[in-house]
Amino acid sequence: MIGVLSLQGAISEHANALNKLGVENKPILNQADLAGIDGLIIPGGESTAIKKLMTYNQLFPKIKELIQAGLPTFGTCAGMVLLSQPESFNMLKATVVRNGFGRQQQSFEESLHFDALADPFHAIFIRAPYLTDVSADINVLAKINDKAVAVSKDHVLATAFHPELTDDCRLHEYFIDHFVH
Ligand SMILES: NC(=O)CC[C@H](N)C(=O)O
Repeated sequence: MIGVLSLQGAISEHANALNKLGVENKPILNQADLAGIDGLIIPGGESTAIKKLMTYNQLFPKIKELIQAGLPTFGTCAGMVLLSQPESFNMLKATVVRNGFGRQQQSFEESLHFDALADPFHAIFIRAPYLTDVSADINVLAKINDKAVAVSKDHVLATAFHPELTDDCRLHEYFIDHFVH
């Protein structure tokens, strides 16, 4: 059972991707929803808003504890921001540059190579962050120039782009197969 943090942002699109893969999922809106999940998706949206809502719903400390204790977690865009920020989940030792590629109008799409995928992944970037000064214990899975846009570390996977906005479920599948199971 995968929990999809459902406070703000691209929520239903992640649930759709999981449904397509036949992976059971449920929305996470409060602490009780966290019971029995084997993995968590933190969607893209606006990281400051998501963090405020997590705090308001008394989810923030509980989710932080679960992620730090090993809950497999996939963060996309704002989710990558929250996984990286020292003041948020502090799971990725790197400098996160929010809106690193510019504002909404500078949104772009790019085909990215992943060693784990046979064909490139068509990635949609919307006010996307990137990581730099990435610590040696982080696997950089995809880069644009010297900017890390997909990374993993232990049980955490993060992309600066929105894999849930295309029909391509391969990164969700990768998360389920390599991080959750
Ligand atoms: N599409 C997104 O998730 C954008 C993330 C946003 N720029 C933030 O920092 O929260």
